[in-house]
Amino acid sequence: MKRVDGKIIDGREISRQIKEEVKQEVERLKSEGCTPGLAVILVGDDPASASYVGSKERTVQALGMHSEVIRMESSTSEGELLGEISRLNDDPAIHGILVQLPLPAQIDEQRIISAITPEKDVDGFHPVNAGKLMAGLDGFVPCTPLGIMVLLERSGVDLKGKHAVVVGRSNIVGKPMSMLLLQKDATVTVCHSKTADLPAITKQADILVAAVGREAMIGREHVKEGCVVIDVGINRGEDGKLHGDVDFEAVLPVVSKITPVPRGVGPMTIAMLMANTVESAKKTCGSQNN
Ligand SMILES: Nc1nc(=O)c2c([nH]1)NC[C@@H]1CN(c3ccc(C(=O)N[C@@H](CCC(=O)O)C(=O)O)cc3)C=[N+]21
Repeated sequence: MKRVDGKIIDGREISRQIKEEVKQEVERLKSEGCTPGLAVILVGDDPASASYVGSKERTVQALGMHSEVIRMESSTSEGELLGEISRLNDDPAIHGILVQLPLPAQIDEQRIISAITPEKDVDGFHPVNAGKLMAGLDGFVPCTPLGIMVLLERSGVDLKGKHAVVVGRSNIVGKPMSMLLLQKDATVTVCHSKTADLPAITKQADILVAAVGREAMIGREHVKEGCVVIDVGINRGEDGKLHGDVDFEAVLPVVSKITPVPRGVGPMTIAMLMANTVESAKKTCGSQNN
């Protein structure tokens, strides 16, 4: 049991550390008259989205930051949402703006993301921030891949010269993840739904990041002995429980480290959102009188 325990990367514990560090920063900033503020916009009443937004709101408050949650009806027009974003872009008390995804079908996600000022885009989804990441310039990095980098670092995983395989090519996880791994001198392969012979490639991985969105997609046949497995999946099973993209029990005996679901990557996403919001506040508070 002990040996198995040592393999599990405790995302909840590492997220607690990050949040504690962020809290100290918030206290310091507040003593200088600057309260970091995060605005979260939720359109519609999807229960999973509502629950994530609730947990973001509680975390913001627990860290002593200013929280604004805007709940809009599922029939909200693109224009109405753009109006709300424009107001928040101009609000000096708000340093981060997050529009909870996915959005209802009548709203163009890319247009909404592009309307958020890049300086307040703490999700790191704006094309300017995506471009900065690719160019190696300072900007906001998407919270999930950023949280994974912190998990790897704090678990003592060295990436230099290692083969990292990312399964999934989304703008939110797969693509930014591959850039961050590349920055740390890993050799990076990105796989996706059209990849031929997935197991042949994932079996070469020293570090395997699974971000496909399909329960237990990654099994014993996909991993080599000693691999570090990062499970980004958040699939709600028929049992009502959260399941990862990895068949945890099947790969556990062969991996050297693995993140569980829940209590792996998920809590880190929220912690990094807080960290990004405080970074944003640090940059702008001095130049504004709020
Ligand atoms: N603009 C935007 N930014 C996001 O960052 C964003 C989003 N939209 N849409 C939805 C996804 C999903 N997401 C999660 C955050 C935390 C957990 C998390 O804390 N999960 C817990 C369990 C939570 C539970 O039990 O439901 C865990 O894995 O231990 C999960 C998922 C952020 N997202």
